[in-house]
Amino acid sequence: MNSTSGNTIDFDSARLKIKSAGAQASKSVHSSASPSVSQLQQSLSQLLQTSLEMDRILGLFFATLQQALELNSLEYRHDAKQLQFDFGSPALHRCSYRLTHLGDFLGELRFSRSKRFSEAQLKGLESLLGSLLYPLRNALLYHEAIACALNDPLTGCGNRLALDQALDREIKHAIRKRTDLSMMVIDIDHFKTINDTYGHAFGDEALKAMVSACEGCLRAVDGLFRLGGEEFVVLLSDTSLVDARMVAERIRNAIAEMQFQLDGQPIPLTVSIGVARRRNDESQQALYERCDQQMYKAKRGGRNQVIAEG
Ligand SMILES: Nc1nc2c(ncn2[C@@H]2O[C@H](COP(=O)(O)OP(=O)(O)OP(=O)(O)O)[C@@H](O)[C@H]2O)c(=O)[nH]1
Repeated sequence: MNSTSGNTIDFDSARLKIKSAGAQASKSVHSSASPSVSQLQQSLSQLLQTSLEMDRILGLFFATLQQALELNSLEYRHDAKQLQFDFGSPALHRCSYRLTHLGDFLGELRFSRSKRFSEAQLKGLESLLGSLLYPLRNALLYHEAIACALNDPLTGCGNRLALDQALDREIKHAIRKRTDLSMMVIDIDHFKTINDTYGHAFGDEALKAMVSACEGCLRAVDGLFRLGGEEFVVLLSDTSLVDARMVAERIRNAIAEMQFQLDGQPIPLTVSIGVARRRNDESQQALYERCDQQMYKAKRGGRNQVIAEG
């Protein structure tokens, strides 16, 4: 066996084959002390029913396979869904499987170990992959449903529900760790005029461009949420008012400088931003309202500006 091998498993056409391979490989795939493939299949069928979370399902699958195959690592990739989970540390000998079911791509799994995989071990592994099929497919569907429920379909950023959840989590974190939590409310200036002048579709493009300009100014841990229309919220954990104001200025500037064009014509796009740092015992709603008030002050002050309040 080479140090790397790749396979495609179409679960639908392979199901019968896998069943019979499972029967043949039902003896131990490792040593007489290890559980047999059918014992592992049995425990997997119970274990993998206990969660719909991708990382939990794959973690349980990896831990179970480790009992029999001395695996060093498992990597899962689904590039189109931007999913990636890694368990253990990669070793020299690898094998990988592209999993499909009824034409749907379910992701790619890469296993590694420091010893070569024997043919019997690969057969056993392939049998056990059959136990992953439905749990993995269900976890992917669950992941998609959650993503739809929490994301704004136009811009891809979190929606109001996602903001509520993140804010709840961040406030608890700030209280526990005694750290600052700052918030920004961002509103595009004269967006109605942009829509009325250039059309709704162009307005949509402006929203998407504005989101990517914002994302370019934020850390991966910062949350950007669309509350509806042209209003957005940014949550900055562990961030003082001074630092939050600096980030807000960076965003304001990035959007004002953005080369946004229609038919080669530059279209000016600016935002007004309100910033606030959470006060002791301040509720989610009170923090948001105070931040929103700062944003309205920025509008009244002439737009394309940042107003911050501690
Ligand atoms: N293209 C597009 N427009 C939207 C969307 N959601 C809301 N809008 C429009 O956003 C505009 C918001 O306008 P207003 O609330 O009057 O605010 P504004 O024109 O930005 O004025 P100021 O906020 O005072 O600077 C309205 O014309 C809405 O129709 C959307 O998803 N796409």
